Amino acid sequence: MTGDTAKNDGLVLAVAGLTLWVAGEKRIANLNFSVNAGERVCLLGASGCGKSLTAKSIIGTLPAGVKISGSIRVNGVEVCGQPPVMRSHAGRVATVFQDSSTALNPLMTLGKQLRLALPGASQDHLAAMLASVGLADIPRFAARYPAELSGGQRQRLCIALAMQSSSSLLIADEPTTALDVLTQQRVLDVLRHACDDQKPDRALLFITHDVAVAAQLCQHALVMENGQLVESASMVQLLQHPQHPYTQRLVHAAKRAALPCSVAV
Ligand SMILES: Nc1ncnc2c1ncn2[C@@H]1O[C@H](COP(=O)(O)OP(=O)(O)OP(=O)(O)O)[C@@H](O)[C@H]1O
Repeated sequence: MTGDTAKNDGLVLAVAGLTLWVAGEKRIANLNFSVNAGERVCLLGASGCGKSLTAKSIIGTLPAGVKISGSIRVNGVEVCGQPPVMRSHAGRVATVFQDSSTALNPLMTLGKQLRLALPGASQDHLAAMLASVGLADIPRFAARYPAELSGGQRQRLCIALAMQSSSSLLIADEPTTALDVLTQQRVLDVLRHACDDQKPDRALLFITHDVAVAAQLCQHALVMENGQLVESASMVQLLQHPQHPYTQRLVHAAKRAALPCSVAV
């Protein structure tokens, strides 16, 4: 099998039998799931259930000492246990993380960082790229440092940069968690636009503990509990007929939290 030309039948991501041990303890047990081209899928679960370890396995950024087994195919290319630099182009993944401040160099102006990230890009290209995430007025932004942007503006800039990757898989790990609800909404709109309009065959794996946020963006849901996949369903099915007891609790709690009819006094 020659990597880039491997047959993938429209599957952008196929995870099979993924198992991880951290410091000798099994943290992820036999995960199996796949994501099709153009699909937006969320990976849901409580804190500590193994969402980020799963994401890092796919991206190739697991910490040293983690033992991994199973198969991870990105665009048909086997990448299990491989850091990004060892992967062929097709096996690489575009990423957006929760903490946008650490994704950017705090000591360099944004203009300089954009020129470094996209050498040779014209002013028009940069302007269009920033406009696509609602950041107009390039001269004003270019002169600023990351700390001089709001969290939402920084996150939208990170998404714009991730969108410059030609990768057909985008993993967004809790990208809206630190944001207020209106800014969350804007970031979700930008992610939807990045997948549906900018590159319709791009697949999204959206990692979150928040069912309500996931329901606004994703068509399919994977639910994890204690390192295991306990449910895989369309988002509609999950919200209307959750099957696993953990999913039922999760959906019930999200429904109760959404604008209660009575207010606690
Ligand atoms: N580098 C590490 N060393 C030791 N244990 C780790 C390490 N990384 C993760 N773990 C453990 O593995 C389990 C899964 O962690 P993971 O970060 O994947 O959870 P998560 O579902 O992403 O949680 P959160 O939503 O809080 O980010 C947790 O029990 C965590 O403590």
